Amino acid sequence: MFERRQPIPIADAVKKIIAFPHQAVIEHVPIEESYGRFLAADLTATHDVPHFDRSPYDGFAIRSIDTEGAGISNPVEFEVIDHIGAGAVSAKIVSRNQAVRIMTGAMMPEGADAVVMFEVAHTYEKNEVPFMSIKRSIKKGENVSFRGEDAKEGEVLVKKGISINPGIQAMLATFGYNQVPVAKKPLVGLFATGTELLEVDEPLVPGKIRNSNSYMIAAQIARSGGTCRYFGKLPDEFDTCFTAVKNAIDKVDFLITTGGVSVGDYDFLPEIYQKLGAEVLFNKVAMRPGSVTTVARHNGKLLFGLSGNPSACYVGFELFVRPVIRIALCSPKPHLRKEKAILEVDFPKANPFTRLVRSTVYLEDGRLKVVPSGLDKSNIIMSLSGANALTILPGGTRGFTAGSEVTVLLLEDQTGSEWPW
Ligand SMILES: Nc1nc2c(c(=O)[nH]1)N[C@H]1C(S)=C(S)[C@@H](COP(=O)(O)OP(=O)(O)OC[C@H]3O[C@@H](n4cnc5c(N)ncnc54)[C@H](O)[C@@H]3O)O[C@H]1N2
Ligand code: MOO
Ligand SMILES: [Mg+2]
Repeated sequence: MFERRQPIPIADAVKKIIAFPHQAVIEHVPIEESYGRFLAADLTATHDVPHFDRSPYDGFAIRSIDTEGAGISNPVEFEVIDHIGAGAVSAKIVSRNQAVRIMTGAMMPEGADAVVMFEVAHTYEKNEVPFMSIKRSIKKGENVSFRGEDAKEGEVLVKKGISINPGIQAMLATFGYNQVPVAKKPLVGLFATGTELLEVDEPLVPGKIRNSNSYMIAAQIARSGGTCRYFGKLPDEFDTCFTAVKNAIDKVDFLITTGGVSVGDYDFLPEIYQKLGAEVLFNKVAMRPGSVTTVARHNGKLLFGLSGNPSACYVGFELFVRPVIRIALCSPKPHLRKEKAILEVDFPKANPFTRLVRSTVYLEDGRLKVVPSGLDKSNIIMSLSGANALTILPGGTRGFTAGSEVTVLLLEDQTGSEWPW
């Protein structure tokens, strides 16, 4: 049965999907496993850093007041009363014209308020007692790394929803988080449909192709921060697909199928949604590629019917699935980051629908530039490897010339955007 579908704008499609956000679930993982995960709670300083005044140099801790009037012809002399390295605490109190020999990172001894670097001190002994002298005055607080100079107790350092980078790992360790609160990775189920699909290790035969979408989508799920549960490939048979999809829904947070979503005789996803009694949020989007992308909701779960055509499948994932994964990871900016770039070549194709051109962006002379990363057809695979952006060419335009400013969505960027549409 042929059915004419009503395309809706991309923004409306995305809005319909994110109206049903998946609640973030918090779990705790060992710090060693937290890199690349998304923080599920704001990271707050639980104490001052450093939590004691310390020396940032190897030298002598002194009282600055004792250096008043010191000069080239008027050196001041200090008796060295103790010697401490980082980790040690001096039991001595520094008093008039006394110094403690102190190493970088060691706690300032009581009484001292400044540090003299080795380079400006002259050291010697008198009757086997160590001394040092300097020929300049030192200000109060000079060469002291004060308590709280790096972070103050109670300060919010990193907001939840941020991907943990090496610097955040250092913070977590500093504040003693051996277990880190992170958002549980949403579990995304995946089926590839198509009687024509071969396994990767099968030899080619006429009419059949190897299943590439599963591997591509599994990687896109991982790049977005989710976990992929691949259920395998399905032949284009209604009953087989219906049962498989029905049984999978309760095992995952979201379910993706690729293929079988258009109007062909063997495109069974629309009937599957109907028989399930799922609510179809949309079944046509005013975009190329990916116009056939269909999203439905059943038992509180989103079912993403991505196109079988590889480029359409790829784009459908980035626009519609990535945001729900990022929302489940607490991200305040769940969509792809939007930027302006200069189109470096002509793009003469007219755009009845908004076109999302798989593209390579690069920085040159401080400007973001963009070129298509290959053939712009929805059945194309090879343009995807070089794609680190999607160039948005609005519908109703008659092509673009080199030098035009265009909008791009960045695929590899972790920052994201609140709402690019
Ligand atoms: N009469 C119409 N025909 C088509 C329309 C239309 O509006 N009217 N839309 C076209 C558009 S646009 C697209 S996109 C495709 C979408 O097709 P389906 O999502 O139904 O996907 P399939 O028919 O199953 O396959 C399409 C194409 O992709 C290849 N494929 C499928 N799965 C995989 C996979 N896992 N790995 C690699 N390649 C895969 C498949 O062999 C087909 O060549 O429909 C147009 N038709
Ligand atoms: O969904 Mo199709 O990709 O518009 O070519
Ligand atoms: Mg089809």
